[in-house]
Amino acid sequence: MDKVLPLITRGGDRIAIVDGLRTPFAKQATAYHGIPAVDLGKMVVSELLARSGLDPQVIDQLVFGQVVQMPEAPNIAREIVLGTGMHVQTDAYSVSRACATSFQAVANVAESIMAGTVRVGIAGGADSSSVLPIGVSKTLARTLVDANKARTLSQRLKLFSRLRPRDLLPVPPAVAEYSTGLRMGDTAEQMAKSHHISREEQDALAHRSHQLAAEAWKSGHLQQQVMAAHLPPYRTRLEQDNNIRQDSQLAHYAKLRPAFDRRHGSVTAANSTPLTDGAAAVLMMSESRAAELGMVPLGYLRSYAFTATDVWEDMLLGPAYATPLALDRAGLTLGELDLVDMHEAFAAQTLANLKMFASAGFARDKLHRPQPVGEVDPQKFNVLGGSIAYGHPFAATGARMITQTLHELRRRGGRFGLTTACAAGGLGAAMILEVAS
Ligand SMILES: CC(=O)SCCNC(=O)CCNC(=O)[C@H](O)C(C)(C)COP(=O)(O)OP(=O)(O)OC[C@H]1O[C@@H](n2cnc3c(N)ncnc32)[C@H](O)[C@@H]1OP(=O)(O)O
Repeated sequence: MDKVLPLITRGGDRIAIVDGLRTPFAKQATAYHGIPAVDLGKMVVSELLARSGLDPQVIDQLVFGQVVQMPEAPNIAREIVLGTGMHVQTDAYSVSRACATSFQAVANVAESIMAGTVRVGIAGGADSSSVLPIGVSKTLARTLVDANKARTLSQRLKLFSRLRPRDLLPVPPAVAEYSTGLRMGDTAEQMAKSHHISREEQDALAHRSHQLAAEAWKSGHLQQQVMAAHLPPYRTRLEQDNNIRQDSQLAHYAKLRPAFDRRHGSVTAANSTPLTDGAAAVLMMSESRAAELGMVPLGYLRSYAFTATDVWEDMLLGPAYATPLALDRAGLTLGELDLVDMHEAFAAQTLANLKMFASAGFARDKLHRPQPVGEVDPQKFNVLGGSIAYGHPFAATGARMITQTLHELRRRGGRFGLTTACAAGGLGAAMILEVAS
């Protein structure tokens, strides 16, 4: 077991998460069609700041991420500082850890607070699957560079004459692993097959996710943590996530054809997270700075862990690898947690991770530990649904989960919660949160 290292500043302060906010999440090419991620990020950070009532000058740093980056705004964090009411001197940099990007942003701000270089920071992420950097083929890109260097018109014409019609086709970014070429859905299929997860089990988890998320909205549990987004030309507002099915019916799931392995597969549009647009952010500070500013924290960051696994097999098992590390560092066991929130990239991936949490063989062979993490109590698991229902704007998901878990711990009177996600590249993230005591 790793030594328990409390996440505290040199002065002994805990790392407080004072507030969190997100935009409603919207399916690709729906409410936020045409709105770039940077604008979604500005929207959420402006509103978070306004709600905090803080003088923007007290924000020392903003760390933000965007997985599908726009070449014209490579440092989304700084664009957000410059495009909101923040002070021009606020430090800002961008991070990328695929689907765990805002977990990383939170870890970075926490580390700066612990080092004493920052007292108040904002961490978060935004992604748009509707405004994408559509590229050109490698041949066309090379020709354009060469044409730029050519000295005469005839040299240019000669270069362009070599192009074939297919070289002119636009190339959208792929939701696939760079090093293997496998789509995320291909990995979910592989995990469904090797972990013996049936189509029925996947559909049941997805249906549960939609039911619980719909119920969470109906019961008013999310309103406080989700702002209403004003949509250009600013006559309409989006107030709730638009992917959640209010009328989810299990019988409909069985009718869908597999989306990735079309002949033998079980991963469908309904049991996968959809491509989504949205942004989320959290406001963080040291415990004593929060007291100084008269802020009451939602909770504290107790521990975190990042780790990684293979990209060819079981690439989305990050939670099964990262969670035991985060638990050790928190000095806790699974049984002591009041809530477990796991990113649902796909139902197959989520169920495979839950199986591995409980597997003695996985603990022995892969984690080299005598005991498995344990069986997750369904009463504590993704109690408000997960990414299959809410959607997954890659860089925003971590901040959504952290904020949601802290609010839910407080509502239920719980103390400790786990948030955990898999990410491309075989990465895994886990964070243990603690509600004020
Ligand atoms: C670490 C990580 O997070 S990795 C994950 C990263 N993210 C991804 O890889 C994204 C994965 N998802 C995808 O690529 C896409 O959502 C896909 C390919 C699975 C599906 O895309 P699309 O086919 O465009 O989905 P679409 O929303 O149109 O749904 C297809 C059909 O399923 C139906 N459907 C979707 N969800 C449900 C549901 N819950 N219940 C019933 N029907 C449903 C839709 O109504 C639609 O029906 P229609 O064709 O009759 O209109």
